[in-house]
Amino acid sequence: MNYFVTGIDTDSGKTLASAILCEALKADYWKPIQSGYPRDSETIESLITNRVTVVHPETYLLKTPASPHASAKIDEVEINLERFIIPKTENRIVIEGAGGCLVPLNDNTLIVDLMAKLNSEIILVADLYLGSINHTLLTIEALMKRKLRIKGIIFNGEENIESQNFITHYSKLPTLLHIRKEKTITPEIVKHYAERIAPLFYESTNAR
Ligand SMILES: Nc1ncnc2c1ncn2[C@@H]1O[C@H](COP(=O)(O)OP(=O)(O)OP(=O)(O)O)[C@@H](O)[C@H]1O
Ligand SMILES: C[C@H](N)[C@H](N)CCCCCC(=O)O
Ligand SMILES: [Mg+2]
Repeated sequence: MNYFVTGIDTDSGKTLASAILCEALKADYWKPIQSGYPRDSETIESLITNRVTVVHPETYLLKTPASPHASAKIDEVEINLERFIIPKTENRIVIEGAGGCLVPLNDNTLIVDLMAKLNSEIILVADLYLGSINHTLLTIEALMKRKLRIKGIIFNGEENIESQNFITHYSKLPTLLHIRKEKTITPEIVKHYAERIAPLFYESTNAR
């Protein structure tokens, strides 16, 4: 089973959560569309310490830090859903989206269409700012409307019990992890959270 990491917005902590998942599962990593630098793939390489994870090349590496559809226009390329082929590997892959799930890739295609094509289980990263209940529930509705399988939520940031409780109660989705606001993000921090989340995947690890 591959996992597609999406977020309730850009900068929600998808790359950090992906690093934790790669470390926990010793899974490969793939960022199909990167718009702007630094590349999330490089961040992942700097945060993981296991020797198994392979970081696969981006399908589209766009120069401008903007919505992929706009960034592609600047580079004079058109993003084509047909071109996204899951990298060949025996390992599981953690796939990271770009921005939130309704971010456009071209005039007619959204990130969520890529999720559907890649047939992976979705992991939703929800940071806990004021306004995030609404953004999280809207994201879950958009995923459910398309009948995508959601494994659960990774909360990120300062604890907000009322928000977390309402989101999990209303969506009936499990919490996979809560990443606290950290002073710095280091490989040790990633390892710490990887140890916490790994047991939730033991069953699927053994099934592999
Ligand atoms: N819990 C946290 N504690 C401290 N810093 C954090 C935390 N979560 C994320 N950050 C920082 O916030 C920034 C945005 O996080 P991240 O790059 O993971 O977001 P993203 O969802 O992957 O964004 P994008 O849409 O660009 O891929 C990064 O600099 C990251 O190190
Ligand atoms: C450049 C940024 N860090 C992300 N990779 C792309 C974010 C796209 C957001 C588009 C939007 O929702 O308005
Ligand atoms: Mg990222």
